[in-house]
Amino acid sequence: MRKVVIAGNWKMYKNQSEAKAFFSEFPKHLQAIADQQIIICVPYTNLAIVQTILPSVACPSLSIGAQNVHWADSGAFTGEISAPMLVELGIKYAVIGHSERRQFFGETDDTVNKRIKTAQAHGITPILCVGESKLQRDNNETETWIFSQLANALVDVDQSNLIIAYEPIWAIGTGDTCQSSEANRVIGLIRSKLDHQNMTIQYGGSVKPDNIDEIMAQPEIDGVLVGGASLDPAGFARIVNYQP
Ligand SMILES: O=C[C@H](O)COP(=O)(O)O
Repeated sequence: MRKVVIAGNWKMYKNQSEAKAFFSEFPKHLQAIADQQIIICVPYTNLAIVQTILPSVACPSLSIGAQNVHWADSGAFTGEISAPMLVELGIKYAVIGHSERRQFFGETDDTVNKRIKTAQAHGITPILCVGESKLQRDNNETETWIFSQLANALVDVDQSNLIIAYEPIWAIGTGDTCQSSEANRVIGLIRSKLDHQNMTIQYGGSVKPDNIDEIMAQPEIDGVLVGGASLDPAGFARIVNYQP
């Protein structure tokens, strides 16, 4: 049985007061949650405060996640955050290998692999992001590229404690959603490369309240990783409340 996971990634948006306002508003828009897990990956400065208010947020299936985790437990790594620091706060999920980390901060398949293994060793479930650029898609390199990202990222990784997000880079923040049937096809191909067939595989890239129902109706898609549309409490609640 594959678990449905609806995740938000706030990226570098919302200070503490904005985060508190979001979590005060968000539950008001939720309908009865079936069995979907909800995760919101907030900026580091919000992790502690949001964990503190979480028990008062009327949404038991909601967890808070981080947007990265370093492979060392501590050390001279300016600007990074360690797994033990996240564990101390009770964080159970972390995005790893987002295309913005790969594009702007030199993240490689090797560092992604190291971060995944360390997160897992500390009981944190990684949300591994993979996806092709527009140029790679136009050159018919989508499958080759994603298979290569997967093969490198998954070396010695426990596939029973992992979520994968397929995020075509050209669809991120552009409003140019990948056709849901195409996302379904690529996610099916990703699944064919996995040892663990019940892994949750999400789609990410311009997911909105008005396209979530069609996306979640696809048989291979087990959830979504939402950027911009996760910043609005009513809009993100509509995504959580998808109607397949
Ligand atoms: O992590 C989320 C993805 O980058 C998608 O972002 P977006 O929903 O703003 O396109």
